[in-house]
Amino acid sequence: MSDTEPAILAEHLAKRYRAVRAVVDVSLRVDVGETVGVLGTNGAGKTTTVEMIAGLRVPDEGRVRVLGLDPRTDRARLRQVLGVQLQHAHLHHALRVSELVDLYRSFYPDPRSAAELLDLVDLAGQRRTVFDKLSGGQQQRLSIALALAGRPRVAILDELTTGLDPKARRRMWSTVEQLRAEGVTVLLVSHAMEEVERLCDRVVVLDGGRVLALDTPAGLVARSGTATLDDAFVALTGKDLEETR
Ligand SMILES: Nc1ncnc2c1ncn2[C@@H]1O[C@H](COP(=O)(O)OP(=O)(O)OP(=O)(O)O)[C@@H](O)[C@H]1O
Repeated sequence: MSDTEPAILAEHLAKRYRAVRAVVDVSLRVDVGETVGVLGTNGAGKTTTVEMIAGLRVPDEGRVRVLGLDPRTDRARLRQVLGVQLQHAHLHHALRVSELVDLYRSFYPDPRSAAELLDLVDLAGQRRTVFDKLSGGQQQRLSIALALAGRPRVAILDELTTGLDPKARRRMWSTVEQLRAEGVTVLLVSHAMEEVERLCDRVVVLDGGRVLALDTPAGLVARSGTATLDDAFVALTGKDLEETR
């Protein structure tokens, strides 16, 4: 690992699920400290791409490095520097919130305190609640806290705020802003243009498993000749925003 290395380097990734070509050719370089949004309609290949970057899926083709580490061969070291929040959390449903937080904290040498983690996602009042009894939004918030337990240098957040109420959404935005202030690199899969515009230095737009554009939010708007990022997205993909949800 060296500091001159990009935080994330993905080169010509491809992944197929039987007949479905989920990711056809995705290359992406994210510098240390950047927050990069991943946008695309449903089925564009966003989750598959970030799962390959996180080492959770093996690409059929291409290469991934996270802080210079190969997710396939440097798994143990990668786990220490990468935090991943996925769309569907697979957590131990019978454990209490405090037990899950302690379990995740135990994986790392210098974890955030349990109080800090619960405070980050506003779940201090639910510490004694069993995971199964949390609302969907609370479960999602917990999975975000767990992704951040080990003070990752790179955080992958897949649909951070989908399904959250406006207050929780704003809270998560300030969490990402805090990560950014700490120099953490963030890859953020999102369907919310307002979120992307507010949080992201650059945005990669995926469609049909390929990169359609990679630019700053303002750059995407300028190149599309549109007034807003919403309109730029529609102009780039030819698809309605409703198709992203
Ligand atoms: N485990 C799987 N088995 C088979 N096909 C899959 C699997 N996971 C994803 N796919 C298919 O691969 C394509 C890309 O899916 P992916 O989840 O990566 O897209 P996405 O952009 O994250 O979509 P969404 O916005 O709906 O979450 C879709 O056609 C999807 O149906």
